[in-house]
Amino acid sequence: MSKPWRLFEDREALAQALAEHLAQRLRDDIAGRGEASLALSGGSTPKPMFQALAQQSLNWEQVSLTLVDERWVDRDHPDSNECLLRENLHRGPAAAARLVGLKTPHARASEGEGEAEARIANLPRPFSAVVLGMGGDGHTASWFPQAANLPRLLDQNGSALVAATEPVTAPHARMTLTLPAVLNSSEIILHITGDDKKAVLGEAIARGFPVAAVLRQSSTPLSIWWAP
Ligand SMILES: O=C1O[C@H](COP(=O)(O)O)[C@@H](O)[C@H](O)[C@H]1O
Repeated sequence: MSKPWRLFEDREALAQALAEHLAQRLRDDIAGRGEASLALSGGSTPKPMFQALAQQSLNWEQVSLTLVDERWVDRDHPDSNECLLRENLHRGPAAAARLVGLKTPHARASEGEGEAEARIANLPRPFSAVVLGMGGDGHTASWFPQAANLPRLLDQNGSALVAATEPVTAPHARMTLTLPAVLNSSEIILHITGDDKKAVLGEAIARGFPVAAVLRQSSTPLSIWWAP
């Protein structure tokens, strides 16, 4: 159950190393199966990594990018994960990648589930990699503690790739990949920074935080990439 850690001196070094690692993963999949796909998290942590990944030289037109989760706001809203990805990764040569968001035109996230499911079902899978973040409350993706449908999101035998959810502890309704969708990847990277998150992760299994769902499983390789 113990997972390997990659420790870095600072966040810049972490961002650069992770971008190079992901780019190589994409190149390998492009060479091996002619296409590659990444599911990426939003929030505040990944911005420098997105900027470093955008600088990587690869055949971006053979790459599909999607989000692990999305806040139910307009695509140009400052809280939109897709907006973060478009502004920091999907630019320059990397703009040739196919960007598949989770936000649909529906007023409610629950109404957009069918369309978002079809979008993810059409992506090359298994994903080349899934990059997860983690909040200070132990959520990852949009699997929030106390969310009414958390058991459904974490049902390893469920058939849904995505689901809408209403966090109790954070703003905005969400659309999120489910646990089975996240596990359908060549690898999972948990990308976190700061001593506070390191401590939260250390307690995750004992305290039953949602992130424990990916720490407990052994079907998909997972590594933890951290800097102070
Ligand atoms: O709300 C979210 O939070 C997590 C963690 O974000 P961070 O700001 O603490 O880095 C993120 O992984 C997720 O994609 C996002 O929607």
